[in-house]
Amino acid sequence: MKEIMTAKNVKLSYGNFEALHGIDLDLPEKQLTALIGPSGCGKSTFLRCLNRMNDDITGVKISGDIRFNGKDIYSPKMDLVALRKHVGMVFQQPTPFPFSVYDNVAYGLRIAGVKDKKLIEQRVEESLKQAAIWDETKDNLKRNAQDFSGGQQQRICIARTLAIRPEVVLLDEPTSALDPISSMEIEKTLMGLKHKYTFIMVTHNLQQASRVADQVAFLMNGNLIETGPTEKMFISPKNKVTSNYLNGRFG
Ligand SMILES: Nc1ncnc2c1ncn2[C@@H]1O[C@H](COP(=O)(O)OP(=O)(O)OP(=O)(O)O)[C@@H](O)[C@H]1O
Repeated sequence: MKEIMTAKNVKLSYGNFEALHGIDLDLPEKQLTALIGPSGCGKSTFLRCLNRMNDDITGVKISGDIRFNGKDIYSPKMDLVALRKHVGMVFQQPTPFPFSVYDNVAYGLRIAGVKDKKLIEQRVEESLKQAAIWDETKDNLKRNAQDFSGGQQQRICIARTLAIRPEVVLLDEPTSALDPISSMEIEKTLMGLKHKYTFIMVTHNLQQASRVADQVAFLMNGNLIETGPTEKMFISPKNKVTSNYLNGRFG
């Protein structure tokens, strides 16, 4: 199994507060890794390190080594626009832009300078299909994306991320703002896409992690306590703390 991203001894401080104390984690290609752990343990902070989304926060200090396809993403030579093209992101709140579904999904391609209308059209259709939102939008491509339901908006956002064909997609609690049916739709979508993309997903929902993840990483107080294949983590974790957390003894 090939690792598409690797993190070694990743530390991050917000001012004087160290939020990550040295995380080592390998992220296998074309698998879904779930980051779980109690509130405030550093899941989102770590996720955002993977496409350098923390860089602009005042007073932030990051050290350690994070590689994407073997390349040090914190190297001064790293092109951030290119990195974020390969390592895309979907947020907790659906965030479609206030324009049409078509223009939302075409957005990244146009920014990247793609002018070929036919190619854009094809890619928009393909991405909406991949994100399992084509049937609900194909007759409404000109409709404002913000006029759809929350779950539909989130799938439009996933399509927008997929349109630029990232290799890795970071998902920060992508279903926590959605109702259970919409959440299941998103889960189904991710399951269907796992063989094509690498997903790294922060989730508070342990059942969701057990349903969709191939690998689970458990963090607590800024440390990675344990990582392993999902079934093993849920059935026979090595660490007592992991077992206590997964069995709801604290949270
Ligand atoms: N911009 C920031 N400035 C200062 N401290 C921050 C900032 N963002 C996060 N923190 C702190 O860093 C720690 C880790 O936060 P983070 O959001 O990564 O945790 P999390 O595990 O994702 O939490 P949750 O599950 O509640 O979203 C917390 O103590 C949080 O208060």
